Amino acid sequence: MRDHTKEKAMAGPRPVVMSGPSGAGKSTLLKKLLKEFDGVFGFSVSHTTRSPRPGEEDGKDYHYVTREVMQADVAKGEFLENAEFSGNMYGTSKAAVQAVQAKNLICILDIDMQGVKNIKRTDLNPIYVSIQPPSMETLEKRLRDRKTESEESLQKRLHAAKVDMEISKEPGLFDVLIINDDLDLAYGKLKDALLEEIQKVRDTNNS
Ligand SMILES: Nc1nc2c(ncn2[C@@H]2O[C@H](COP(=O)(O)OP(=O)(O)O)[C@@H](O)[C@H]2O)c(=O)[nH]1
Ligand SMILES: Nc1ncnc2c1ncn2[C@@H]1O[C@H](COP(=O)(O)OP(=O)(O)O)[C@@H](O)[C@H]1O
Repeated sequence: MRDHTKEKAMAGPRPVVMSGPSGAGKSTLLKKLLKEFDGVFGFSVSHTTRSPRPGEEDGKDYHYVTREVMQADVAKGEFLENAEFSGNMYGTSKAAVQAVQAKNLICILDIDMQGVKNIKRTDLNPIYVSIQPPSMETLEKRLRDRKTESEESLQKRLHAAKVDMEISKEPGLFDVLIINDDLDLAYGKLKDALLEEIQKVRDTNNS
């Protein structure tokens, strides 16, 4: 029998899933990575029903859609995975991942814990990275200082964070666990974890 998992994995670089509680620093870390390694990584732009925050761009940070549109597209089978988080729908479309992989880039997915569990059932075969805050107190402070959430949204995120931090301890769920205390140290650890894949892309794209 042919080994399709291997075939897929050999088709291009392995994607990277970044997960962890809201406020742990996923966006901050992945934006640094995309900036430093331009032409190596590409971001999988998710769909969401939440409103854009100031500074966020449609088609860059997310595709902002209504629940009706998103539900219809999910029903049509256009999504690799989707989840409900803090009262909104989020999902990775197949097209979002294909757009990055078509350029032979390492596709980065920023997804929640439900997304991680659902991606495990696909043949994407990514490297799973968990970004965790040093403590609940630090997480709450960072989320408050970010000033993007209402009190209600903040409380929902803190509740989801507690659940996320518990589930993250499950052995084998993640390949890499990074505690984002000092940003530069955390970023260094992330780069170390991805160095082999980065080198592969550079070798392939330069040859
Ligand atoms: N399952 C899934 N989760 C997603 C997706 N896009 C974003 N998320 C997650 O949804 C959560 C909320 O994201 P967001 O509203 O941007 O808030 P933030 O994490 O506080 O910056 C985070 O845990 C994201 O990782 C997606 O396509 N699928
Ligand atoms: N190591 C760090 N030290 C201090 N503040 C941080 C650190 N990492 C991220 N932050 C800040 O914490 C907030 C949450 O980070 P963000 O990247 O938005 O998290 P996430 O994408 O996981 O929700 C942001 O305001 C960000 O600037």
